[in-house]
Amino acid sequence: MAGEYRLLLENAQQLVLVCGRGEKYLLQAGAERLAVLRHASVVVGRDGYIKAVGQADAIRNQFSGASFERVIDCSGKCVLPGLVDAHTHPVWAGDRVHEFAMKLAGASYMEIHQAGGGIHFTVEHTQKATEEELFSTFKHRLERMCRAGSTLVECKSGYGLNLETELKMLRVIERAKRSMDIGISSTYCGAHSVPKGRTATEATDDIIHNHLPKLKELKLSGEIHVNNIDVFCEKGVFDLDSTRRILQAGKDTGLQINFHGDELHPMKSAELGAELGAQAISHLEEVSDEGITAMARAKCAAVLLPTTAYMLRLKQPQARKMLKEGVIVALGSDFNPNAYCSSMPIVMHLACVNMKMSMNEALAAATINAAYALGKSDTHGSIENGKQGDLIIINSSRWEHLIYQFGGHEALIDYVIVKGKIVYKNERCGIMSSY
Ligand SMILES: N=CN[C@@H](CCC(=O)O)C(=O)O
Ligand SMILES: [Zn+2]
Repeated sequence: MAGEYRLLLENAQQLVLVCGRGEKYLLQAGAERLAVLRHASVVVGRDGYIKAVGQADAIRNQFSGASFERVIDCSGKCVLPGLVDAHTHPVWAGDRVHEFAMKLAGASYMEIHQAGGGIHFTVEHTQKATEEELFSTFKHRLERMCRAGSTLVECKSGYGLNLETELKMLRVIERAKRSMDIGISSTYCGAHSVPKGRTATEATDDIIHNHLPKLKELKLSGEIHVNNIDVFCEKGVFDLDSTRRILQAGKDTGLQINFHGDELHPMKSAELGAELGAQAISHLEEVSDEGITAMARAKCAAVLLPTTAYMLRLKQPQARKMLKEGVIVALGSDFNPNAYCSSMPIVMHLACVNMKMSMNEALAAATINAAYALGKSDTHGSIENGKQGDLIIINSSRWEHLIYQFGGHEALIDYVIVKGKIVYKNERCGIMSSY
């Protein structure tokens, strides 16, 4: 085949497609049969989309007359889809290392929150920060995620709470969406906490009558385009009724529902999300049996966050039960000032060890299912013809090393590629990272 292409990754020892038949998500049985080709190649076109996937010999013949901007010999290495991080809070000022010490000494997450720390502490600092300061730290965090293999990341607002600061955060996210290679799905999370001096009902009314109409206006003018709406549905934060009102209003404005539920107390968030047609619900440490059944039936993804349960010493989400009952299980890093982890390989490792997921299930959860949780599995989350050319190359002949080598991703990941373009190259491979 003649023609000009952007990239050829040639002769990978393992080319981990994840799935190869246009699946939108993988349930337990599908994840266990993860699609992997041996001695295989992948071609990305100049538009950034995958043009061919197959055995190295067949691709070599098929593209014998073609030219490529870049060819990478992947002999002895593995190629995987770029990882998808389905839950992060990456825009903020003011870290909370002092609170980590308090938690280690026995204070609970909610004790710190109710004493005015936690999210409130970060809100105070984020309100004072300039847009430029927020963008600069956010950019570095995204680069760090990218170096750990993430090519599509969900990014929330939620440390503003007032309209002015929520919009400041969303503008910062929008700027990264437009100027950086990494993919971003943005989430309005103005209901992350009840602002000091207000009741939850007052905050709910403000969101519905002021924040959401403003987001709609900014979308129409092309200034900010938000994808998802989130609420922290939790005892002492937003109760089920306020959560329902906010999520329904968000859905009516065209946003996908993707919210925090059943984390510290059983709230019946899963049941509510299934009823409202939520695309995903995160946390779910305290989900009920009925909630699990309802999520499976509604095809509402469970975004499990192993770093949070680990950090806060919570009970682990019941990943095994969810998988058995037919829930679409996805993973997220939950990167935030409470759980400072930006590495999906570490998240997969924790999911395997603490939540008893298999490595195949963890990879499906961090690729195709995480993409589904963001409504993007048509274009992301697997290596298939027509999908975006988001790929990682690891310096190992078996892909499982990415999970097995706990915290070893910096040494393992050779390249991170978005739309066929190299966005990170390990110094070990010859030149400095392009970031
Ligand atoms: N639980 C609510 N939100 C975040 C934590 C945010 C924070 O503590 O700053 C979470 O998902 O873990
Ligand atoms: Zn969160």
